[in-house]
Amino acid sequence: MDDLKKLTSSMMEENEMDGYQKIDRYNEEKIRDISEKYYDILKDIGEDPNREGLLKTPERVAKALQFLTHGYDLNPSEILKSAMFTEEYSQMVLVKDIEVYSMCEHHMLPFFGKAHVAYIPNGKVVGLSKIPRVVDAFSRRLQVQERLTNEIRDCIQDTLSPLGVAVVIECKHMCMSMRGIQKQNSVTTTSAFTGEFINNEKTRYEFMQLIAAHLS
Ligand SMILES: Nc1nc2c(ncn2[C@@H]2O[C@H](COP(=O)(O)OP(=O)(O)OP(=O)(O)O)[C@@H](O)[C@H]2O)c(=O)[nH]1
Ligand SMILES: [Zn+2]
Repeated sequence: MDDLKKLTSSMMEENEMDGYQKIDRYNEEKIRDISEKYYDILKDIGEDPNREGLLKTPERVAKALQFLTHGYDLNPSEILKSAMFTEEYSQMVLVKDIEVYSMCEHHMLPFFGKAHVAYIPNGKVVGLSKIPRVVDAFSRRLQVQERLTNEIRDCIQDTLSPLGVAVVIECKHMCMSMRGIQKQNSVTTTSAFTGEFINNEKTRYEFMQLIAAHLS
């Protein structure tokens, strides 16, 4: 356990997540706490946590877990507000094929795939990069795909007040492929709409056509 503490403190000097902003939640105490638990988990699964290859594993896992859940420390609405501009563009804005990496809250195993997010401005547009940032802020938490889809929709609708929002997410769930039912190729699709995308069938159809099209 002493070895573990030494290794943890060297990592702590960074006090920063891989390429990510410094966040108070990632303090020395928490990384040490998570590391100590993983040290015990290694023993529980029949491993020797003191063998060379595993010496740094508890800290690596703690660090990885923190990265994979850093969305709790982000405020998605503030992310959108940081780049909202008045603009008279009134057609659909679609950002598609946004990579999603999340973890299911039931097994804490990854689910991953793509999100397609569209909105129809109502006098204001948002900086394009902020849409994938919102997707990340909600997906880097323990999630179910349905809630993730709704949260992205609600955040954009409530913050930007557009004429409509559409979100479609397609993901593979590792808890359904590497364990459990073990279906390797099943993909789950979820969708959430507001405003024009609910009331206007043509608009919804246009969105569906655009996400299906391979334009690039
Ligand atoms: N609705 C929904 N279910 C999910 C999601 N991710 C995982 N699940 C499901 O959560 C369910 C948990 O069911 P349980 O019966 O409590 O857990 P389990 O015994 O591990 O279930 P199996 O995976 O069928 O072996 C499973 O059916 C998973 O497929 C998600 O994003 N949305
Ligand atoms: Zn799961």
